[in-house]
Amino acid sequence: MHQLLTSTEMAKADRLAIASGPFDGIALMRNAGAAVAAIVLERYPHAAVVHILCGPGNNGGDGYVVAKLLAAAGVAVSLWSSGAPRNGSDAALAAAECPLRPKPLGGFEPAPGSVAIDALFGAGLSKAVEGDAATAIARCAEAKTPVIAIDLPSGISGESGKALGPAVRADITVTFFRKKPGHLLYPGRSHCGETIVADIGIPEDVLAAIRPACFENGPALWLENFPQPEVDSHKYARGHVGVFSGGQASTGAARLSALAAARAGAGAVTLLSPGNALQVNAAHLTSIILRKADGFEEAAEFLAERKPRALVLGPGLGTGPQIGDFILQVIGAAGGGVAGIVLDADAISVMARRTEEFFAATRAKDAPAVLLTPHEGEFGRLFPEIAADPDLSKLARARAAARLANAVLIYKGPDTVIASPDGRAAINSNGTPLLATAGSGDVLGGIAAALIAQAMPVFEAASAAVWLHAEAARRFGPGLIAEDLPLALRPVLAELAQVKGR
Ligand SMILES: NC(=O)C1=CN([C@@H]2O[C@H](COP(=O)(O)OP(=O)(O)OC[C@H]3O[C@@H](n4cnc5c(N)ncnc54)[C@H](OP(=O)(O)O)[C@@H]3O)[C@@H](O)[C@H]2O)[C@@H](O)CC1
Ligand SMILES: Nc1ncnc2c1ncn2[C@@H]1O[C@H](COP(=O)(O)OP(=O)(O)O)[C@@H](O)[C@H]1O
Ligand SMILES: [K+]
Repeated sequence: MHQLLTSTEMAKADRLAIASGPFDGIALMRNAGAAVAAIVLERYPHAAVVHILCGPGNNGGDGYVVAKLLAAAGVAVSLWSSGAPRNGSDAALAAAECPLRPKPLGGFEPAPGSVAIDALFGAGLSKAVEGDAATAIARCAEAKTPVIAIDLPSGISGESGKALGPAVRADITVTFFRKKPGHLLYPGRSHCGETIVADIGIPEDVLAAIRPACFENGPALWLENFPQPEVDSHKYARGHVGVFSGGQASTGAARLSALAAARAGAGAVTLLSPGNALQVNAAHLTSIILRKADGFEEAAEFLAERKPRALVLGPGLGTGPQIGDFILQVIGAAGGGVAGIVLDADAISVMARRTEEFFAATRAKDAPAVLLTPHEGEFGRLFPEIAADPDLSKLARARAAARLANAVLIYKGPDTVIASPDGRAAINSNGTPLLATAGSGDVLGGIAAALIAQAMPVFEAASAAVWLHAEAARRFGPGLIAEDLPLALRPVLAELAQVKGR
């Protein structure tokens, strides 16, 4: 159920289902309407009146089916339409099968105690909602009428989650077969309320032909690749991570990454510290290995001797010009042995001033895989043109940036998007604002590095890290600070190990 479908992919799913039978278009629509009607009866059994607002397309068609079924169940139904469905459409068939006559939408006023079904626009939304439909949306909001949206809250793009003008705020959204990106991307997500995916008889095997490339992030996406220590493991076999510390006044961020990497299962973690910060790092570390690395030569010695599988560069690293040279040199030297480099925070800001050299390094034939973890501000610095394009959704921005940089991207925020240069993307949905606390991003980078070091492919490692990080925060609850996160991973990891062991 974790695949997310674009409107084109959903239309293909409908077509393939119709071709393989037994349901034709109107039968799928009857199934869709029946699923919505069942949810209305279950959730709002005492509604005084159920208003059903139908648009001109097939979303409206679903509404006519709901009207017929609820009326037959004895519910007081009030049917409203913004325009007759196109002749010959499934919606026209559904309207013809409905015994109720719709009233013009302009007269709609929700009565107290009523519930509204939003069947105005779904996958076919093509412009901002105006006129009677916009007024109806505003009246529901003013009267605080509970709304069940069919497929999507009208006004929200299923593709981007953007509001194209006024948009319904639903309590429940019932969509069909699979969710769409707009159910997970903000602001769409906050307009959906609870999203329920209903089965309308589309067979699962249509997905093999559609090959979706976008997913809701969760264990179904990466559990298969999730590491499990082997019986004969030793600490270096479990994956060695190297984390570069900043100077003596900014060492905490790298230590957070290092500790998170250790908790996330890296068998060994080395903190590489400038000489002037060795004392302060030593005072705070126990199980983490500490090693002096002043400049590139000492870093290169570490790479050659200790053969780490993953590196973290950026948290607290500083933004001076020599830092940029250092990062480029490490990327240049890491190919071959290092499976992946996580570039976060200062590393992203520094590389934003040298994008040409940076992208040349990440695109080089023998470059290690790179994972970039920008928040909104860092994304804007490194990818200013992509960030400034008003037509792109967060999903499209993440994909474009991943392609441009030839890197996996964790584009952070309440709706974090993970994107791979091969076009795959995942949208995270278990985030919590508890994560908006200083240093939580440093922890995320460490978790991702640990999973890469344990041989997870970078896209899967990045996705798993984002999910684990958020899950740990949710379970820990209020009062969370970044220091708590590494230990808070424990119950989540234990549960995953159990599921995987089954
Ligand atoms: N068998 C099936 O096909 C099944 C379909 N299903 C259902 O169908 C839904 C998709 O149906 P759909 O493609 O007809 O699109 P829909 O969202 O109803 O709108 C299109 C119409 O609205 C118009 N329009 C758009 N925006 C507008 C605006 N702002 N203001 C004014 N007008 C606007 C647009 O006009 P146009 O863009 O052509 O000018 C067009 O006339 C899907 O969400 C699901 O609920 C399920 O039952 C499963 C089986
Ligand atoms: N409102 C929010 N809802 C969910 N996650 C959030 C929210 N705000 C921030 N986060 C998450 O918290 C982390 C913050 O990372 P970052 O901004 O790099 O912080 P820092 O630099 O302090 O470590 C990211 O994983 C981000 O996705
Ligand atoms: K709708």
